[in-house]
Amino acid sequence: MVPIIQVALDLLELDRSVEIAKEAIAGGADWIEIGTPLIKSEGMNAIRTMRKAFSDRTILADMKTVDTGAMEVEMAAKAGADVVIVLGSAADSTVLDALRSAHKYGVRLMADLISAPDPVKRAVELEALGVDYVNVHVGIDQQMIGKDPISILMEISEKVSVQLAVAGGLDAESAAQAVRAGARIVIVGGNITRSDNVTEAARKIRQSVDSPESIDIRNRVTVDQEIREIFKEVSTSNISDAMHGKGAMKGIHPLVRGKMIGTAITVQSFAGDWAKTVEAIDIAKEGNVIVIYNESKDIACWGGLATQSSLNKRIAGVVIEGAVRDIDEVETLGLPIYTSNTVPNAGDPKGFGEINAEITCGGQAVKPGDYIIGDESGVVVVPGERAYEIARRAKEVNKTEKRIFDEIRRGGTLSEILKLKKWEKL
Ligand SMILES: O=C(CO)[C@H](O)[C@H](O)COP(=O)(O)O
Repeated sequence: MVPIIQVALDLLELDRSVEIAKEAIAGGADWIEIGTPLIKSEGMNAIRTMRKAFSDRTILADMKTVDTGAMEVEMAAKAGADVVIVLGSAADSTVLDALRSAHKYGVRLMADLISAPDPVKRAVELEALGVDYVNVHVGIDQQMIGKDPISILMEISEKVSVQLAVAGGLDAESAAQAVRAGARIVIVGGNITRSDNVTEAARKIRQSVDSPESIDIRNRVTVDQEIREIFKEVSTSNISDAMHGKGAMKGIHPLVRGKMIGTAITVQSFAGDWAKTVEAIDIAKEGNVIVIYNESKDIACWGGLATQSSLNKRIAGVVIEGAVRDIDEVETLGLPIYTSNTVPNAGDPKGFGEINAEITCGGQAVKPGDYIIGDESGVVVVPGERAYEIARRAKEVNKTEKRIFDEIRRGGTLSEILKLKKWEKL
């Protein structure tokens, strides 16, 4: 059986969703899912509009119903949905009444296992209750902390014969894995809808689900490698957005330009005392960023000799709240340096201060091991314990922006596209 590609429209704007659905269909998407955010933003009108725009397509309403199953199925069915999604973790009585309503109004019911405490057990129960499809789904927030649906799908497909859908950050590679693991319906949201070329993105998924054996599955890299790879692709602005505006250093600007990504070695030092700043180079390892707080912005604690030493140790860059000198030299050496000031004069190596204590630099708390990213806009600090999540969220911000850029290029303005007036706080 040819696998079905279901494009999930998780946007807030209906007109953009219609356009994206058209582009996805042109690339080979089969079914159209009206995502929960779109339903919450536009109500049943979203379903009616999609029904009119795509009369020959299967339309799914991701109601994520958790109670009053019959009523919500009836609403979606009357608005034009062919399949209605209920939460798999809803009570059996909700699922059963949703099913009665689905039979009455001639629609199919998909149960979504998102956040189910024991998805394998629940899949078996949902099959026995009589749902038409079970969706093995890892939600967007769970994806951001590293969960993915493929391993759960493998387990479930051995235990049930109900038709399985799968969702959760799927791309061409994981879509192929999903088909190999027994999925009949492959649900893709962000990797199609937020692409700057929706049709091409859908085409890639089409190719991979149609010939899953031909897709190479890459070996997993370490979490640190994955974080660094993502930070390479995104900007400090994307990262700051992913942190809801937090994380940006104040008063720290690029001196020697170049993208910088690394984990922090911290230095607390006193006016012009450059002993600890230079000793930190010996402690640092390849891929570290040395982050220095120096008490004075008028006496340099860093210069050309320290920069050459850092290059020998393959350090990723330096951030200094304080001052740097030997600017002609450090510019030629090319190690990325971000700082608050430049001066010609240096202090002396007295040895006060501390290496690898928690410091404040550019107004941000920095601990050893935090990720430090610098680019033309400045420097952001990402706490080590949230780095994977922030990286993944920054990638989503980046994807969304690329798509919006593309829409602006076609004409229109940012406020028109995002309907800013509609979303102003009342
Ligand atoms: O229902 C959803 C979130 O709750 C999404 O529609 C589903 O996860 C597919 O989107 P993505 O591919 O971006 O994960």
